[in-house]
Amino acid sequence: MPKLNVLVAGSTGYIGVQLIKLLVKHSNVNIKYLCGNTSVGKNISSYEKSLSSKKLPKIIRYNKELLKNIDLVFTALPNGEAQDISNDLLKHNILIDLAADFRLNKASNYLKWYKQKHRSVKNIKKSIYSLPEINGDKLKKFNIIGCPGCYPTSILLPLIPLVRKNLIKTDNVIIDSKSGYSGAGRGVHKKYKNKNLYESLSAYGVGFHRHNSEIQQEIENYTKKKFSFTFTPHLTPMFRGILSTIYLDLNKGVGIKNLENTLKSQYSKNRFVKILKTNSLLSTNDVINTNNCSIVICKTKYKNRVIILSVIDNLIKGGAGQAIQNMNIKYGFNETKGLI
Ligand SMILES: NC(=O)C1=CN([C@@H]2O[C@H](COP(=O)(O)OP(=O)(O)OC[C@H]3O[C@@H](n4cnc5c(N)ncnc54)[C@H](OP(=O)(O)O)[C@@H]3O)[C@@H](O)[C@H]2O)C=CC1
Ligand SMILES: CC(=O)N[C@@H](CCC(=O)OP(=O)(O)O)C(=O)O
Repeated sequence: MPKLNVLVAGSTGYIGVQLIKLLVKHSNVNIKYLCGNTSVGKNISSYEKSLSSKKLPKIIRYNKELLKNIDLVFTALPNGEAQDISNDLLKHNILIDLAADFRLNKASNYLKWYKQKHRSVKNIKKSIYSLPEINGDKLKKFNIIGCPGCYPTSILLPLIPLVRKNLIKTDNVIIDSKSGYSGAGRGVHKKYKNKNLYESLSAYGVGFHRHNSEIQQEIENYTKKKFSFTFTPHLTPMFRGILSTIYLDLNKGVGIKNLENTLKSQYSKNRFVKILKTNSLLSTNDVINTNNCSIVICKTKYKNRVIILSVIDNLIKGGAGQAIQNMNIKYGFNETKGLI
């Protein structure tokens, strides 16, 4: 089978580099072009030493002529940029976006939460938000694939099966998430230079983080009723990983076993989502450098209240790995290819 010719836009970012590190091991992929902005003319090995033994192209600036020679574009760019690229796509091109350009299905929501007018409204309808374990079976028909945000990945994987079965109360869910600082991209040191990044824990985006919009959209897609929740992200003094802690009240007559059985049966055929024994202890360290999401349901002193813990690596399951998982599904490769 001929290899897919791939262009990676945003190749020097934390996500771009992680993507390349995974793609070089994927036997169906030929990395044809690496694109960047301030890095044009450099070698990717100056951003990631471990890639110096690989034969990779020099970093160039994206232009639409490149699309003639490639099958697939990965965009790991600041929000907004993939919209312009989507307007250049040729019939044979597939776009997998790791930013938020094709996550929200209403342009008005994009404007509200991202404070920019969407520049490719016509392509929103032609795109799919793909969380592979939940709706990956639908993505084959689409040429533009929006990958979920890192926090929403850790939150939606445990919650969607439970709301779909009407097992939990959806009027006051509390979600508290902690992320490694790589979540903020290479500019993190400049952005937080007064925050003592390595020695402190900071809450941010309190009440209004932009991932609220994505979580709301996707949960309501499955409940068909209002989902009220409070989401607070935190920046932690570690490089990578996300731990989300979700506080839930159970619907009448529902026990912790119902929740556990529902999650186990939902993910029984999925290699990457692991439902651990009730009350197990969980750490981001358990999933770092993997495409896994590990989930635990914990009892509390109240019979009808549980706490769910969910961990992922933001750069892999929350980013590059999930994008490759979507590529594997789209092209009919084994879903785990290049990821285990
Ligand atoms: N970090 C994470 O955990 C996750 C990030 N994402 C999303 O992925 C995207 C990339 O994130 P991340 O890797 O962290 O970001 P970084 O800031 O680390 O990297 C940004 C990349 O975009 C390139 N770039 C910046 N501006 C432009 C421009 N105007 N035109 C072309 N290229 C440009 C940079 O190139 P150069 O170096 O050449 O200037 C660099 O390669 C973001 O949308 C982010 O929201 C998604 C999931 C998780
Ligand atoms: C720690 C940190 O700053 N995290 C980022 C979220 C990760 C990210 O950049 O974005 P997406 O998952 O939306 O693509 C933030 O809160 O803006």
